[in-house]
Amino acid sequence: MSILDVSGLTVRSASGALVRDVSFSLAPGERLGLIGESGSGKSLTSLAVTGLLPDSLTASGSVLLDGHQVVGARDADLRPLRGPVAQIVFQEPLTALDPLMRVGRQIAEPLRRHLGLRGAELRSAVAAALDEVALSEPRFARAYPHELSGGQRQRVAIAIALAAQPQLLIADEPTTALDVTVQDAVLALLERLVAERGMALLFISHDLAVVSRMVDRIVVLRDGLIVEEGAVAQVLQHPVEPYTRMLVDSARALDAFLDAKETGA
Ligand SMILES: Nc1ncnc2c1ncn2[C@@H]1O[C@H](COP(=O)(O)OP(=O)(O)OP(=O)(O)O)[C@@H](O)[C@H]1O
Repeated sequence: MSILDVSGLTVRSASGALVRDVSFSLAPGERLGLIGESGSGKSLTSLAVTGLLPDSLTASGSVLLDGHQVVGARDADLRPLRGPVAQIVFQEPLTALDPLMRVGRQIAEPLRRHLGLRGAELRSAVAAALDEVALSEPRFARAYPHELSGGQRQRVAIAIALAAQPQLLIADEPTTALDVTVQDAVLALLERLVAERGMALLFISHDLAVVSRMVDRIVVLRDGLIVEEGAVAQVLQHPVEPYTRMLVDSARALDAFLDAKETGA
């Protein structure tokens, strides 16, 4: 059975449809990339999948998360799914962090709620979670989010998202807000954790180079519609849709420019 099965998903605002008739599914452990330009509907799709759309927008169609229908469900019924089944890592780590709570307590919260850990067991699980994202010094557990760098905050957000051992991780442009020098380290961390835990991954990005590194299969969105999908190598080497070709060409042009700069040409 799929861990995520999206079928005919449409998201509307008062002025019209923003995501239109989107369908895709993810098997346990599978890694799927959702790509498209800014405004193509990637984030709204990921929010609809977890039932986190703002009240001003409505979803129709079907989203089955581990067999549970998300579209039309009450928030109280979705909350239990958000830890152990699916978790999102957002572009801006501060979205996920409480500015007034020390990092260690924020990581402890899902461990307590979803895994029932208490006392010494909880303390050692918090230390292990921080260790896993390479923040093992004790000062990190005691820090408030504003005392950390952007890359460290995103590591904490990843530790919180993974604490309840979700079967599906949704990463929505997880490195876009980070300095280029730390982007690679955070991607490598995500790549390792997803592989080690055998999690399914829905990876959202406008950056083809990043997506192709992280996933096996790609869905291309344009104006809220799926215009192309397939295995990553096939879509990138032989893009069928002019829109996908344009994305591939602009990624190639950037690569060539960077190569030329590196070789001093
Ligand atoms: N709360 C909202 N109310 C009305 N329209 C919205 C709302 N949120 C997003 N939109 C619109 O829906 C469309 C899709 O937005 P979405 O955030 O999913 O794009 P995206 O592909 O994730 O873009 P980006 O890469 O810039 O994050 C855009 O045209 C956006 O302006």
